[in-house]
Amino acid sequence: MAASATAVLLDVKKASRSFGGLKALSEVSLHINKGELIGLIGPNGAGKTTLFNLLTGVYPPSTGSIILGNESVGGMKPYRINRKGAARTFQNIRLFTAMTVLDNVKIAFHQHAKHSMFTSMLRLPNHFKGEDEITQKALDILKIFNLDDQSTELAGNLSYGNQRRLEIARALAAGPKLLLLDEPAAGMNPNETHDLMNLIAWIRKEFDLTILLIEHDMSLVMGVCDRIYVLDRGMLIANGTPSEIRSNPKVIEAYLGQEA
Ligand SMILES: Nc1ncnc2c1ncn2[C@@H]1O[C@H](COP(=O)(O)OP(=O)(O)OP(=O)(O)O)[C@@H](O)[C@H]1O
Repeated sequence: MAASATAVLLDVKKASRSFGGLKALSEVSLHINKGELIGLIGPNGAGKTTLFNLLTGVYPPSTGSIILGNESVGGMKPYRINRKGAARTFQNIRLFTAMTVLDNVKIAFHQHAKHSMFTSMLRLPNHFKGEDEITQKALDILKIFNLDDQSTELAGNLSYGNQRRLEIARALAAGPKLLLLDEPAAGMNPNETHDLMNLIAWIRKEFDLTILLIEHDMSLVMGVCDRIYVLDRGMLIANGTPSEIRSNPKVIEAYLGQEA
């Protein structure tokens, strides 16, 4: 097997995060290999979003390390981690609702564009060339998400399901190596959810992505993920293939505990 097939993209070592007296994450260690699609599940309050927040720089870890590629990114500012190749979507959609669908995606491209502030301010030819290129790239991404015919619509006017898709399109525009999706199917109906999962599996291949996915819908996670990590009360209680996780007594107990 080629070395790159098993190269580790994300390596989290004993990451902890406390909020006052509450230990939201306790010494969590996990790794994701390049190209994997990994699920992150756990009952409410387990620490899933907190882990995403550490991975994307919203909070620094209280202790422990986070290595992305070959670099330690724990505690870096979000925009720097984004530039290092990690992009995310949020549980609560965070689009610029008063801007067009196209501009929402173009903004993400601009953050990574090569043309300088100088050429933009002076409206030099390179600015327009860069702008045309970015518009075209943004439209190409919108097409993948079947949103190109709504490119001039305000983002806030899209249906809920389409707003979720636009969030993923925007994250992709940042050209990430690692895509972090926080409940991308929340609020979608079963058909939309099914379509979205197929799309996620497709973009993973098409864009050579590594994906970490938080999702509450078990059948959905089991259907698309290579491996799954399970958090409960801030601790990692299991890691394995979907079938291993499905029959893991600790996982069953954690979820039954939630329903009791
Ligand atoms: N900024 C914060 N300040 C204080 N407590 C926080 C903060 N962020 C998270 N927590 C707490 O940390 C714990 C883990 O929360 P987190 O949102 O990470 O869980 P989750 O697994 O994503 O839950 P859910 O599935 O309900 O979204 C919870 O007890 C939460 O109240």
